Amino acid sequence: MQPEYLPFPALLCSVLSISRQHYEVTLDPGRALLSWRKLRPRSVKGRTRAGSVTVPLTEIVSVEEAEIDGKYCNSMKWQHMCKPHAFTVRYIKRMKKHRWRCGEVTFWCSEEQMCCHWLQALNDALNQQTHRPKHLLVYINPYGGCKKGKQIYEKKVAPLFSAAGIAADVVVTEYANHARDNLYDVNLEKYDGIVCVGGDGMFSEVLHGLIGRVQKDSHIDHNNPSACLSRCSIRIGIVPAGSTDCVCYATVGINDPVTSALHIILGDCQPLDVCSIHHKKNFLKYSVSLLGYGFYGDVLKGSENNRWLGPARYDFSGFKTFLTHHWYEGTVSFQPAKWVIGSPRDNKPCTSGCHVCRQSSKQLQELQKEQNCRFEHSEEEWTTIKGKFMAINAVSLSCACPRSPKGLSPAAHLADGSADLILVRKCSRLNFLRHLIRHTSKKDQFEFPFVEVYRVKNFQFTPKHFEEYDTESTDIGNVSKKNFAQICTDHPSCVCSHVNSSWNCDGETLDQTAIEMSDKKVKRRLLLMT
Ligand SMILES: CCCCCCCCCCCCC/C=C/[C@@H](O)[C@H](CO)NC(=O)CCCCCCCCCCCCCCC
Ligand SMILES: Nc1ncnc2c1ncn2[C@@H]1O[C@H](COP(=O)(O)OP(=O)(O)OP(=O)(O)O)[C@@H](O)[C@H]1O
Ligand SMILES: [Ca+2]
Repeated sequence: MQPEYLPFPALLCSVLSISRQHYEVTLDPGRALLSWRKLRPRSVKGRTRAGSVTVPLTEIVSVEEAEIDGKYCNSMKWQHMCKPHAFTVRYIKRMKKHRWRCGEVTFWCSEEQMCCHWLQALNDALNQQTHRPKHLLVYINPYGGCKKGKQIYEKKVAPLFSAAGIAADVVVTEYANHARDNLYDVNLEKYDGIVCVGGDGMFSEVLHGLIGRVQKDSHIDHNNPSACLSRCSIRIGIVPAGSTDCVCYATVGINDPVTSALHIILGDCQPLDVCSIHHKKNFLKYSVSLLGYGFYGDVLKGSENNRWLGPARYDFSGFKTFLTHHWYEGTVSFQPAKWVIGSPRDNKPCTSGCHVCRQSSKQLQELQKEQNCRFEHSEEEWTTIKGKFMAINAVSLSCACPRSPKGLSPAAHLADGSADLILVRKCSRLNFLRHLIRHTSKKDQFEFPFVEVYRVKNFQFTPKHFEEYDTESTDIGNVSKKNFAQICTDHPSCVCSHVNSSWNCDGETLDQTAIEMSDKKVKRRLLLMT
């Protein structure tokens, strides 16, 4: 007999039961969908088809044979059956505000052969999701945020990873920069991705470890500001357990551990801009979220010794910093990012699969190909602005976070190769407060005469007190000026602008104030931005 032609893979449709109700369950590989809908008993005609669920195959977390506990079988009417057959499907349930939950449903089959057929078909569909991680390296920071990193991982994330068949090697960090140092020695080929359970600082540590390791492996000196960093292929996932968690919040749309864990399981991926910061040819740090001088620098500095307050340390320090109301003099110069399509005030936030990012990074690559990486320091127009500033913030992404759901620059793009430079000039306390409060509302925080914002590819900053003398030369005059500056900050009664603030780089304080930032490269990460 001729084998019957079946469009491979065949569409599968059976009547299975979920908690004693009959459902028509359909697996449609062509449209990559699994759906099930309740079968009304004949008597009830024309009722709306309530209770029908459709799940894309890409959002199925796991499929496995349901273990049947003895008592359940005895209670069921399966007694006359030899052994009941059921399989459990876990899938993504989308809740409000980008929150995801893991839904679970168990289908009961009338005979074993059908159960095996379904398991086979669904597992085949899962095995086609090749971009899903199978082996992860997990760094847990027990110290950040509310110091709940370990519980968050063990209670909320590990069960999901094991359900999805992901093997995880877990490292609980014992000291600061443990994760970064560990990444220089670990064998990266073993892993499909690295997960950091912590806040932005933890992500920054893993980022530095990874980029540093990859540059070392490809013999690139990251001290050279115009060096083209080689691309990292491995992805980083974040399980939010910090105080601000702005990288996670700005990419996923919420800082919820289960949502992030589910994104990691599905292997979602989102490229990300990384900026490098140098001081006179010496590499200082990479930044992915906020590089802030003035207000945010002082907020961070004031918060470091109140870590025992947890996330509230920032509000406490923010309040004090706001009252002291310092402003800082200096010179900012930058090169606008010509290739980008959007602008910081176009009210087009970056969304998943953002075409602005794709288009801009394509144009950036063309530009780089033309001038093979020399373009970063071509002498074309630099804009220079001297002045007195409350805050100088360079953000590579929106910096959306629970404190400010839109972020510092709501339309900043995650992977467009540019950063948004926000200059807040000296203003009154009331005006500065109004500007701050706009961060928590839907209103435009740039709508002030003392606020300017530019989309740049790099920028430099030199504080005023550095301009008059070169820190290198040591003749006596400078020493006295430096001491004068020191005296100046010691006497709060003095009226001049306070000497210098410090740079807040992704939540870590930089020890240099004269810096040069350039938007370096696009990196890959595990998380999809929804
Ligand atoms: C009155 C309400 C004013 C609300 C103002 C809300 C502005 C919030 C802006 C959030 C910006 C977050 C940028 C994220 C940077 C991260 O890479 C970094 C590492 O995690 N986090 C911080 O540096 C931590 C930075 C945290 C900054 C918190 C600032 C809190 C300001 C509070 C000012 C209160 C003034 C009240 C006066 C009556
Ligand atoms: N075991 C540890 N002991 C002490 N410090 C650690 C340890 N592990 C990591 N750290 C350091 O703690 C710092 C803060 O961690 P993290 O950023 O995760 O929390 P957070 O600062 O509260 O969150 P956020 O950065 O989102 O505000 C990081 O810079 C990291 O280098
Ligand atoms: Ca950017």
